[in-house]
Amino acid sequence: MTTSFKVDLRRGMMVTGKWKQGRYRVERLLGEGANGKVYLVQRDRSWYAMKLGIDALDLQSEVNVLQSIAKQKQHGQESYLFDVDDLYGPDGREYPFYVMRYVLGSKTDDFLKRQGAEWFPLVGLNLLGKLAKLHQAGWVFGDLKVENVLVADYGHVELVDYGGVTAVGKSIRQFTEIYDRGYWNGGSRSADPQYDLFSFAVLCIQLHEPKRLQHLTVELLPQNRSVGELMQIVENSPALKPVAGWLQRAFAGQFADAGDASAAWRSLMHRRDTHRSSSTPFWLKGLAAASAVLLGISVYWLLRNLM
Ligand SMILES: Nc1ncnc2c1ncn2[C@@H]1O[C@H](COP(=O)(O)OP(=O)(O)OP(=O)(O)O)[C@@H](O)[C@H]1O
Repeated sequence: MTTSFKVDLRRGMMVTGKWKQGRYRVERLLGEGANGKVYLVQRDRSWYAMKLGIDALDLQSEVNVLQSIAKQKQHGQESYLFDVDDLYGPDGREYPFYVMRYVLGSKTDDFLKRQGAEWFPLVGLNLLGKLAKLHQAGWVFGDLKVENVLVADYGHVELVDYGGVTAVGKSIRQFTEIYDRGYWNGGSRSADPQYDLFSFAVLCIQLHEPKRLQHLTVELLPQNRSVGELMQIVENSPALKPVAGWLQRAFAGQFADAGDASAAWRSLMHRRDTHRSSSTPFWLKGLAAASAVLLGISVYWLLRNLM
């Protein structure tokens, strides 16, 4: 893989796809990572996110995954993937790119800090829903982490960075250590739905107890890393205790897939004894937030159809 990626698209620059002639105006850099740079661009007065790749093969495999997911989408649903092409950078070199829906959202931790921890149950449920769709299509997300989950208004969740997505049964293509099942001696790095659910469980800890998790990674020798150590953080965290049983099952690989895990999560949100516990008020607030969102959406559709 090419390691230098110096292409720099400036604000206001117009870029044109080599094959399909799509014309985009560059607004700003949204983010960059190991596989490329993502820019906010405009075409025909609509906003999109354009991912410029370093490696054509890597980018193509992300595109393949997005196309396979798009095939599953119900009729009339807006597609996530908008365009795939190559462009000439300011340096005269050719770069592969794809254009996707622009997600106006924030990283999960930033969203929860701003909107409040009571949104966590709903955001978790929506994230499990996204994973469930991938699992149904035979894919495992692989590199699930706080940075790859963007949360928009009403707790709407979008996964970004499909570079780690792996077909079930293969070896996970890309992962981040603390979210990795192998790192915690909790199982293999082979792609199965339980791999994502393990990372989801670590993500829950990362959202509520980032310092303790970070501390574990520093203090434990590799052979001593274990699910038991992770569960100790959970048991000692008032915010995570209500989901301790669910997290234990996710760590043990006891859910068939994210659909199964999502059903268990949902029933936890509705459990009366969870609401009664004084140490867990955010679960009750989460349920209220979910109801408010549903009510808002229903009123919106009603008004839209009346007008
Ligand atoms: N569709 C999108 N809408 C808005 N922002 C996005 C979108 N896709 C990506 N981003 C932003 O760009 C950043 C980098 O994108 P991405 O994670 O795909 O790059 P990467 O090179 O594959 O990163 P990594 O090193 O984590 O693999 C994301 O963290 C996110 O902030």
